[in-house]
Amino acid sequence: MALSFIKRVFTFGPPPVEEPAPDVVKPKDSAEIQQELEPASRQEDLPVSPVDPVAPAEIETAGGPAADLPAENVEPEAVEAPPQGEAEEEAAALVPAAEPPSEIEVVPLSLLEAEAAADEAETTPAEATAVPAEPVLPKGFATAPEQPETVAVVPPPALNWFQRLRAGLARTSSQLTGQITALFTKRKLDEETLEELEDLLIQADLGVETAMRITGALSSERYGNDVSGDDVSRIMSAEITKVLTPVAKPLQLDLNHKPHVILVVGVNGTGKTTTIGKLAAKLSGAGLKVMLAAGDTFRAAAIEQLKIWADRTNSEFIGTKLGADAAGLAYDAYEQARARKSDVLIIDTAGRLQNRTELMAELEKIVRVLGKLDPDAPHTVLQTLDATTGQNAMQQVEIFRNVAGVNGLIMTKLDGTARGGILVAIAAKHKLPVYFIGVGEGVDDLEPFEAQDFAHAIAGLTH
Ligand SMILES: Nc1nc2c(ncn2[C@@H]2O[C@H](COP(=O)(O)OP(=O)(O)OP(=O)(O)O)[C@@H](O)[C@H]2O)c(=O)[nH]1
Repeated sequence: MALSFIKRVFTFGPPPVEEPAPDVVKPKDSAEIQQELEPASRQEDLPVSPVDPVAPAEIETAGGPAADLPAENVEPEAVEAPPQGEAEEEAAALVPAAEPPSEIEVVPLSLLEAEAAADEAETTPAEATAVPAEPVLPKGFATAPEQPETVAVVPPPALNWFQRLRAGLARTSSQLTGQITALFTKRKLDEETLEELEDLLIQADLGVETAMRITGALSSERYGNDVSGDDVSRIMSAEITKVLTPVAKPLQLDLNHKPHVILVVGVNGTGKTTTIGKLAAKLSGAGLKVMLAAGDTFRAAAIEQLKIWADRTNSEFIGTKLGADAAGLAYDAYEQARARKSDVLIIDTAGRLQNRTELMAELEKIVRVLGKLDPDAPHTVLQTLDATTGQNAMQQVEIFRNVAGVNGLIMTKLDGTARGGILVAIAAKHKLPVYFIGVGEGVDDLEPFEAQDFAHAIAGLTH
């Protein structure tokens, strides 16, 4: 039974907002400020425990005369409730007003303390005055709380995957839609504008076949009439969707023949190892038993990188010594995966340029060796394509397909400055399934490929 495998990853809730440490005094709200400014006679029943995090900071941190005097000595002052508003505004409202207070006035606490100190100086001999009067701070200043307030840093909301796809394809779409708009301002659709549009579409790496589809559809719908840039974007998105829909397929896993072998190939740096980690996370997250094999025996870093991904995704790992034969590693990995009843074996390979014949020969050997163990293996040969490379990806597919029998694609780095148009040309020419797209370096940044989403993003249409 073939198991269609699509697992959409759900982003988790917004990042946790940093709570201020328990002993940090949180910003005051108007009720608390109101309490602080209540006439002294009611000060006694205020929570003044030094450990009470909600105790008004001013009482805990003033350390001025008002704090040291027994409540009855502090002249009660009728004060107006501070104006409503943010904590900052409340704090700002406590700054001493320049003009004499009206009948009811918000009197700055530091002024209260100063007045209390002045009263005390009159009634108490100088030598007994233990605490120096706190200076009255000028406008624009306020007494800093003992504990610096921690301001919760709320990171910007993470972009969802489609927003990252749109951002990644923004260069392609904005260039294309900008040129199209410029081309179609106040012009009727004629042969000349159709040819110019075709050139623009080919320059966007969409390929001749798709460019002609789009101009053909536009011509049959709007020839001889005014055409807007939006008309063209709409028709372009519809035609690109028609090209991509047949290749937007789920990765089929045939779990009757365990292990299902996925060989991952591609040019250096296209995201093979990272994508293997993302796939392993989805598969093991779905309860399947996964083994990762470090077929990139050229680079110690690559072996280590895959080991880390195996650990992170609860997958089993098999590697070999640096420089060992990659085909031999693949053979051992298959034997191990079968013995350990792994559901899926994913084999990483060294990055290689399609023009390196000796490296391409190594890839052929890996495929041959696996075929000796299971005539259908490798069941899936995935090629990673870096969306930032543009036209060269077409040549990569042609060569890797001939050498390793590529039967599925994953386009990575679509969150970067992608030139995603080439995927449309590859789909039109090779009709190879595109299983996933990479939209970031994180373990969850792998999304099932959706034809219309991709077409909308390229055409600059909202989701
Ligand atoms: N922004 C972004 N970066 C990615 C994506 N996929 C992979 N990368 C990054 O691309 C770089 C290369 O990724 P690897 O997984 O090492 O590529 P590789 O094909 O295994 O490279 P070699 O081992 O040199 O062949 C790393 O920094 C990855 O984090 C993606 O979808 N988006």
